Amino acid sequence: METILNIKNITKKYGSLTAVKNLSFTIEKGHVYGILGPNGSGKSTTLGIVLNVVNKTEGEFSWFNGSVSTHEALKKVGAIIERPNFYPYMTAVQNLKLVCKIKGVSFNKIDEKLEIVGLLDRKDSKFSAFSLGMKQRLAIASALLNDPEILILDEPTNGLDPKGIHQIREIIKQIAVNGTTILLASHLLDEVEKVCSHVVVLRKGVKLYAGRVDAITSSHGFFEVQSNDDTEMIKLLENNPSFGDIKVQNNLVTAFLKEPMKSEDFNKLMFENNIILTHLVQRKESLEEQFLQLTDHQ
Ligand SMILES: Nc1ncnc2c1ncn2[C@@H]1O[C@H](COP(=O)(O)OP(=O)(O)OP(=O)(O)O)[C@@H](O)[C@H]1O
Repeated sequence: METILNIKNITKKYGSLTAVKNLSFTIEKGHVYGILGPNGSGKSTTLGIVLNVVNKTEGEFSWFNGSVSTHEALKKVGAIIERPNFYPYMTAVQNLKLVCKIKGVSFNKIDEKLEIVGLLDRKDSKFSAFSLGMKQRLAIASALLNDPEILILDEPTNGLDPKGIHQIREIIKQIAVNGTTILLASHLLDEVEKVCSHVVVLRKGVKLYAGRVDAITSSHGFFEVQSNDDTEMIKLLENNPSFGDIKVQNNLVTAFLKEPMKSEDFNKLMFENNIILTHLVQRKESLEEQFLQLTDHQ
């Protein structure tokens, strides 16, 4: 597996505020990564640090296994971390020609990239005539001009209408299918679930989870139970390797599963141990519930 970016124990302090705390994660080639967290959780700061526009306070990061300097590495990175900003009185193609000159890229890349973002037929329209979604798509075309190894996007669908959001997400997925690694920051769980294969969940600058998105969605769920002898039941559950956390709230016991189990097998297990259930509900948490639990209760 080829490593694109390695972040190790990064901390960023703004005065007394710690925006990012001891953050580590690795980005491997070919995946779509989401940094997910509520507003102010340190997503933009993290992106700013690896793009050399924000100075880290502590820690290390290296691009492409440290084989090149950060300055050289960033030539292989396409990034949109601000609202798209082009010359309003110039057309899409004129704006991209300017970017080509700055990046030292041939003009013949322009049509190819406009095609990817669905703006080829609008290449001669002025930027000022574009909707916000089209402006964002032009920004993506611009970031792709130098065929980057990785595309970095900060809240790529912010402020867009549902159609615009859908278009951007489809474009991101298509870019990923064609082999470009993606790192995007989002406060929208739904966005990360739809677009990303991997996620780093942040809260107040602290990493709560890093891993595959489907590893969270494939959680085995939990049982909500009551019985004629809850004390004995809890003891039994705590000593059974199929269960993780056991929580008791309002006389309701919640037993989280570490592996799949059917409710009838659960019932049988209890009965064989002389526990009679008075209430049994099996539930599977949605990713949203798990995300809220992660971000609210830690
Ligand atoms: N230049 C700055 N000076 C002081 N504090 C800052 C600065 N930039 C960010 N912060 C603070 O650092 C914390 C993390 O901000 P950051 O913008 O990285 O979060 P975020 O997850 O990207 O949120 P948002 O989506 O709202 O931008 C916040 O508390 C923010 O107020």
